[in-house]
Amino acid sequence: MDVIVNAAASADGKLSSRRREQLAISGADDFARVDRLRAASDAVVVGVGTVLADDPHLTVKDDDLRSQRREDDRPGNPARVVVDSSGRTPTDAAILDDEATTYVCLSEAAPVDRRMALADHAELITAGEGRVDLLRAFATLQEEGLEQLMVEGGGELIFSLFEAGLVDELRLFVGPKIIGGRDAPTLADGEGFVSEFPTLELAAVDRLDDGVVLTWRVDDR
Ligand SMILES: NC(=O)C1=CN([C@@H]2O[C@H](COP(=O)(O)OP(=O)(O)OC[C@H]3O[C@@H](n4cnc5c(N)ncnc54)[C@H](O)[C@@H]3O)[C@@H](O)[C@H]2O)C=CC1
Ligand SMILES: Nc1nc(O)c(N)c(N[C@@H]2O[C@H](COP(=O)(O)O)[C@@H](O)[C@H]2O)n1
Repeated sequence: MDVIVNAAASADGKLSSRRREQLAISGADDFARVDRLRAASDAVVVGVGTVLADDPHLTVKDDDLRSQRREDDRPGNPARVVVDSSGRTPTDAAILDDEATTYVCLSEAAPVDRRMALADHAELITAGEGRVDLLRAFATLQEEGLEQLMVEGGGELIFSLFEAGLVDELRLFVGPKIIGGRDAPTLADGEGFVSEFPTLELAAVDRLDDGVVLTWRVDDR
């Protein structure tokens, strides 16, 4: 399995403002790059915080890219995955529409009524007691044939994936905005590391729109 984290951050490292609304940090060329990365992936993964904040669709937007996938005997859109311990994904969320298969990864703490509501719209995976056990959940996704995973965020999930040693590559668009705010989400939130910080090897620097795309490989992967 290969896990690529992709995100867009302001020059000061924020994924959004303190209001947690979806912001256009990158421009048209970066959205096209993200679309190509989605098209090259078996699944696109987000945390439920991103679903609640952005109501993302996570589909491939370019018709030609979807057609090319079908010619390659793949579904037009990659699968979508929500990491959602207690089943908070709303049943009318865009991510649960019919455009692609959606997996919701729950913990054992997810209430039965939420499980029943989500089971009508998604494939359910249960891993972990109070919180989703990412190692187990990702192993199940791999058993489902999903090998190339793209993670779009947000900061809580990205931190946990680095903590679990599950990230192979980070692609970060850094854009020309200062968002600021101690409560605004950053690329990696969670508790933070105090030692044994994951280290990265710079693989590429590409100028795009009014920013740069930094590609880092994660050491020891
Ligand atoms: N600029 C960008 O590229 C992107 C920005 N965003 C922004 O990020 C913000 C949402 O990020 P967050 O609030 O950090 O939420 P998140 O999307 O990282 O979801 C975190 C939630 O996932 C659940 N979860 C279950 N098991 C977990 C585990 N093992 N580790 C971590 N989380 C687990 C928990 O309920 C947790 O609160 C929004 O403001 C959104 O707009 C989101 C994606 C991309
Ligand atoms: N690449 C990128 N640049 C930005 O400026 C962004 N705000 C994001 N956000 C991500 O895109 C998702 C929305 O996807 P759909 O258009 O609904 O398919 C959003 O939830 C973030 O994951 N990405």
